[in-house]
Amino acid sequence: MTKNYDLVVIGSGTAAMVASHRMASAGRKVAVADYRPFGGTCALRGCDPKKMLVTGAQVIDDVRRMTGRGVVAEDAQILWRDLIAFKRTFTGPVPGKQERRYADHGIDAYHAQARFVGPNAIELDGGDRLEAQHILIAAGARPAPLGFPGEEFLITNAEFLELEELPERIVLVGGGYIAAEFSHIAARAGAKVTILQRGGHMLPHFDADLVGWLMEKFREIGIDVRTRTSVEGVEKTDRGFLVRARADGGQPVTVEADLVVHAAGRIPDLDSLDLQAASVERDGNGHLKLNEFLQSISNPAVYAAGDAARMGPPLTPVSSHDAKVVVRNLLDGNRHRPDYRGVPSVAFTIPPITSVGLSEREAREKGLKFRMQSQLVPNWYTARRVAERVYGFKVLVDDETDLIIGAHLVGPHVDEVINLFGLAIRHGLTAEDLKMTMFAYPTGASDIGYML
Ligand SMILES: Cc1cc2nc3c(=O)[nH]c(=O)nc-3n(C[C@H](O)[C@H](O)[C@H](O)COP(=O)(O)OP(=O)(O)OC[C@H]3O[C@@H](n4cnc5c(N)ncnc54)[C@H](O)[C@@H]3O)c2cc1C
Ligand SMILES: NC(=O)c1ccc[n+]([C@@H]2O[C@H](COP(=O)([O-])OP(=O)(O)OC[C@H]3O[C@@H](n4cnc5c(N)ncnc54)[C@H](O)[C@@H]3O)[C@@H](O)[C@H]2O)c1
Repeated sequence: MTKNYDLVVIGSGTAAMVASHRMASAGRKVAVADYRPFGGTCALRGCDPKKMLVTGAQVIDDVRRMTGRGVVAEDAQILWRDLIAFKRTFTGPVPGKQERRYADHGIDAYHAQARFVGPNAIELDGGDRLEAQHILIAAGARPAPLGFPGEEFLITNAEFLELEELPERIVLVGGGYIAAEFSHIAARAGAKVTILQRGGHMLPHFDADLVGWLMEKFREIGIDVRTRTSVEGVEKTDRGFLVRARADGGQPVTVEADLVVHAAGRIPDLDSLDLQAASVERDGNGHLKLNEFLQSISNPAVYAAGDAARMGPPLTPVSSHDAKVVVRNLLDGNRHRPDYRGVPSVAFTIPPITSVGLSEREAREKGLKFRMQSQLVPNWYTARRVAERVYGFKVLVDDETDLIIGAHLVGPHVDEVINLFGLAIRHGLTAEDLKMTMFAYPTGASDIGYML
């Protein structure tokens, strides 16, 4: 059967949800299609479930830091199965709620895989054909193929966040966001965790000095981090798995594991869309060729948003921002461009590490004249009152304009404080403006004035 719409959205994650609801509110006829339960990566397999597990790990860390400082909780431990059950109290109802919201807003929601069959048409795997004036690719990202033997033994983020039992020995392949966050959860839940990271240090998206300070926490909770080590294969053995890797110098490295987790990057999930059928072109990296309005350069009926578009960093607020930009372009004509200045990013280790705006290296490469304050400050009250040794910052301020151009923080509460720097960067606040702002005391934000 063929149905006609103003907009068909492929996916049901953050980008799809924001775009479809905004278009429906503007009176347009809209459909969404997803072959997975409605809700997308962030709500079901990413940010939200992950942070509920972080809550458990945070309590264990609080107890450890406060033991001998007035707190006795000798038996504090994570009961993994119960923590996962707690997580499901949030994730379980999400698909049903989303489905009801689509119905309430008159959006047709299909449980099906979509692929293009023409410039303005998609076919669902149940056989329905949907034709639309515009089609939005909001298909997200998937774990990057690694191309080594035994790759099929790796579990993904989705499976990790559904584990009923936490095995004893876990290897994480890769050393970015997922490895950092999952290792901090798993180690505090009692697992022996090894990270095999190809790069020269952990968390390459964050400031290297701050990452260096944070590594004390990895050591303290027994995470074995091997940098400059590339995984080359995984074998199944009678005791679990043998992960084969190679260190930079060429030396072979082997690690035994009960579970091997993919934490080695994600790519736009486009292969199953049959893009050629709609003349939607990709570049040499496999990314969609889009113009500044998030529209396919080869098929003006097609737009993309979020992780699938990969114009901004693959983060939830970017997916939402892209979707708003696309909707405005669909309703007003192509006039709106995404603005990725000041997108804050947090890796939810304990304590968290954050970044917004330019890194020190980017600022130097741009030839900017700036002043920089950077310090490890375990003696500041914010760290001392929670007995945390890792607390530090690096803040970059433009010499001429006094504008904040970058902020990088590690330590307690910085996952909230970084948003204030993001606000300053996006809305042109100067260092003096921030110094003159009265922040509630004693909060993490009340340290900002001393970082400038
Ligand atoms: C473990 C993990 C933790 C994360 N934590 C954070 C965090 O703390 N903060 C943050 O900002 N970001 C985080 N992210 C990133 C964030 O989840 C993504 O940037 C965001 O969810 C992307 O949203 P999206 O709408 O672009 O795509 P998605 O939410 O991925 O939605 C895409 C949907 O499209 C569907 N789909 C794909 N192909 C088809 C097809 N052919 N037909 C029909 N449907 C299809 C998929 O099933 C999927 O449901 C995390 C990611 C991971 C993996
Ligand atoms: N808190 C958050 O915002 C959050 C959390 C999780 C994921 N995410 C998003 O999801 C994306 C994917 O996360 P990720 O952690 O998988 O990717 P990532 O890009 O953060 O890190 C991947 C790392 O894997 C390494 N690697 C690749 N192949 C390897 C191999 N064979 N052996 C050893 N190391 C290898 C790379 O050197 C790289 O540093 C992120 O880019 C991020 O945007 C965000």
